[in-house]
Amino acid sequence: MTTPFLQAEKLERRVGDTQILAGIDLSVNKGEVVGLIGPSGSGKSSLLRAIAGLDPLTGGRVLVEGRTPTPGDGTIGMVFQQFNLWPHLTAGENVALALRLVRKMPRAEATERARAMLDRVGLLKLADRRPAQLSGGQQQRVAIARTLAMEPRLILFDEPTASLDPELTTEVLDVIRGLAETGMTMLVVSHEMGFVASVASRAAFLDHGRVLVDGPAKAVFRDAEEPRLRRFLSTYLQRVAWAPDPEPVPAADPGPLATFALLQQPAAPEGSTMSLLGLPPAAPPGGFSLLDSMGDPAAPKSPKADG
Ligand SMILES: Nc1ncnc2c1ncn2[C@@H]1O[C@H](COP(=O)(O)OP(=O)(O)OP(=O)(O)O)[C@@H](O)[C@H]1O
Repeated sequence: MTTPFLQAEKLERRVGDTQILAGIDLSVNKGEVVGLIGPSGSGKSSLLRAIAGLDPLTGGRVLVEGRTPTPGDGTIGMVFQQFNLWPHLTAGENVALALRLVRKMPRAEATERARAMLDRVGLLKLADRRPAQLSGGQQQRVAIARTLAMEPRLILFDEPTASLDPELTTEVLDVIRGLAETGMTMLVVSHEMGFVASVASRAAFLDHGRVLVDGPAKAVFRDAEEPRLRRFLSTYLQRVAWAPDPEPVPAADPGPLATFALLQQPAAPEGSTMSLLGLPPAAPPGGFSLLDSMGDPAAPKSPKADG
């Protein structure tokens, strides 16, 4: 039997009396895209953060190709809900500075590679714009380009479109869809069930820090036999019931097949405005670890432009 690309074994995380992860096992093969779904507070973000090494575990271990990844070694990239772009730098400079800081890449090489990465997410023409001159979807694509520039072998997406208006969600999901087609191994926490159903090869449903259902994505949505999953999907369908739909949307349990059909509907808009990857906003004196700093909302946001 071949070793899975990613093995999360019996992951436990407890903070005080709160059991955040209650013994999660997850194996992911190379090239798989696994959608993580579940109610708010079920542990989806915590699972990603644990895999990335951002949060300490109180039990279990994470192996990538049989080895414990070292935070900051570039094996794992993460894209967060907030984009955390450096506001005074252009899109190109955001990607290039990351390469210079993390990879110690010479300026010319970093600039060239940044342009190639922006091209990959369809933003080469906007390379000279600053974040404020970009839409939220474009900013998130810059953030994805910045993650891709590090050449991660596994990318974790934590609700990458949750901060975007629905019309901007598609362009970000299309980039992720494109990455899936290139064979990138990815874990995607998303409330976009239609996206998960269509792009993820597998879906795992979390509840109270446990994986209750794990299987081929379409089967998970189509069958939805597990009662909590069924309840979760039913609630989701009620939330999207506002969406333009020639068919009436059942408010209660719609049955498995109807559930799957309705999951093709777009999700309702969510609250805030930003989403992102997590590079460190600044290089602290004495160097830094990429993963240690990723997504730290308390981190300073105004590094000096690279000079
Ligand atoms: N550092 C922490 N200390 C205490 N409790 C925490 C901590 N981090 C997370 N939790 C709790 O752990 C649970 C899981 O949180 P997590 O953010 O992983 O859920 P989630 O499934 O990603 O939710 P959402 O969909 O709302 O983002 C929640 O009850 C949360 O309040």
